[in-house]
Amino acid sequence: MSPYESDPADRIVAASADGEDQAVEAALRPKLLDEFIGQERVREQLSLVLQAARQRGTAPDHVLLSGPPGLGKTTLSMIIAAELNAPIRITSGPAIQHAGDLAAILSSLTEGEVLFLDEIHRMSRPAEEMLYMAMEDFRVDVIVGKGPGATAIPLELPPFTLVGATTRAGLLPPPLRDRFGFTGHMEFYAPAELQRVVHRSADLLDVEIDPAGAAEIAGRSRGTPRIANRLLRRVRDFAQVRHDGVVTVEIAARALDVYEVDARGLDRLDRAVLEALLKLFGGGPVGLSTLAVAVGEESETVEEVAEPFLVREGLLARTPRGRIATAAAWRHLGLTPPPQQGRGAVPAQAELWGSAEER
Ligand SMILES: Nc1ncnc2c1ncn2[C@@H]1O[C@H](COP(=O)(O)OP(=O)(O)OP(=O)(O)O)[C@@H](O)[C@H]1O
Repeated sequence: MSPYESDPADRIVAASADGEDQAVEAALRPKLLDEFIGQERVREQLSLVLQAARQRGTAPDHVLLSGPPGLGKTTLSMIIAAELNAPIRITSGPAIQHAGDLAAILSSLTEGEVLFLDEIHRMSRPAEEMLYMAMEDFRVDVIVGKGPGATAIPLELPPFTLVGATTRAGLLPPPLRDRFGFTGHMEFYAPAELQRVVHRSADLLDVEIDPAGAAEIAGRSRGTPRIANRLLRRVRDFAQVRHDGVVTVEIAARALDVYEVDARGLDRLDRAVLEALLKLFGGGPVGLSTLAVAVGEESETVEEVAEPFLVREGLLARTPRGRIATAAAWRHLGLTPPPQQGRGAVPAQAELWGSAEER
């Protein structure tokens, strides 16, 4: 049976936000740059951009934030506005399907306002072209009428700062990318940084937690603050219902075992994929569609939901001949690799076996 009868986005380790996340995230967001944990390079670069703009008394250059979901792009955009003491307007690429939608937003901006455009790569082409001119000249042409009688009415805009966020920087057309004065690339967080995120959120949620408990949650959070905050909330439930509410390392580990998030942050789907690859196909190589059938999932779910993290963790590799498991994958599931495969019967795999190190 499929380990995921429901939407994979509902996984406890999903990096995108679910309804509950959205409700509590506002309370957990750092408000100023100094409170923002990790991302040292982006933080320092951004701090210079903002400080210089403040000194000059002008709106800073447009900012592009790129990186996987849940790493703090929305949070940073709000921090930019707070640091500039400016209001912020929040919208997203998919919400702007027509140039008119964008014109309406742009024409109502006030001087110095921050416009946060999430998923900017998903904006429609006509809106994108309107944005070019707005970003560069603070001007848009509003088209009135249709066909040969249509006229363009130029509209001056107040200086504003666009903060664009994207999980797919490579999909942005170069003319759009070039109009950003600063691009911040967000990286996955180190376990020690996530541990600080967990401590900070525990304080705000009034949860008593010890350092080892926070480290346990951090280690299972896949480098992502949103997941760390979500796991903390589930651990808090467990600590409260089954114990005295205090989160220790044992409580955190037991709670996350209940939610089937293992010591390395793999969930049921990730493990089902690895187990099939190891136990049914001897570690591969095996084609994606065969692997997907074996776990009772769509190929897309395996490829887009489970594989990116398994590849990032060095547990699985995609090769032209199919998916193969690394030595770390066998170790992670507590299995012994079949000797004939580890000794060079499959050259690509043999190389990987030599290089893959468990963290
Ligand atoms: N550096 C950080 N320090 C503390 N908390 C953080 C940090 N980064 C993110 N968070 C927390 O993680 C959660 C998710 O962050 P945010 O919504 O900003 O991510 P995102 O990158 O915009 O995600 P998406 O792309 O899905 O919109 C928020 O609750 C936020 O408070």
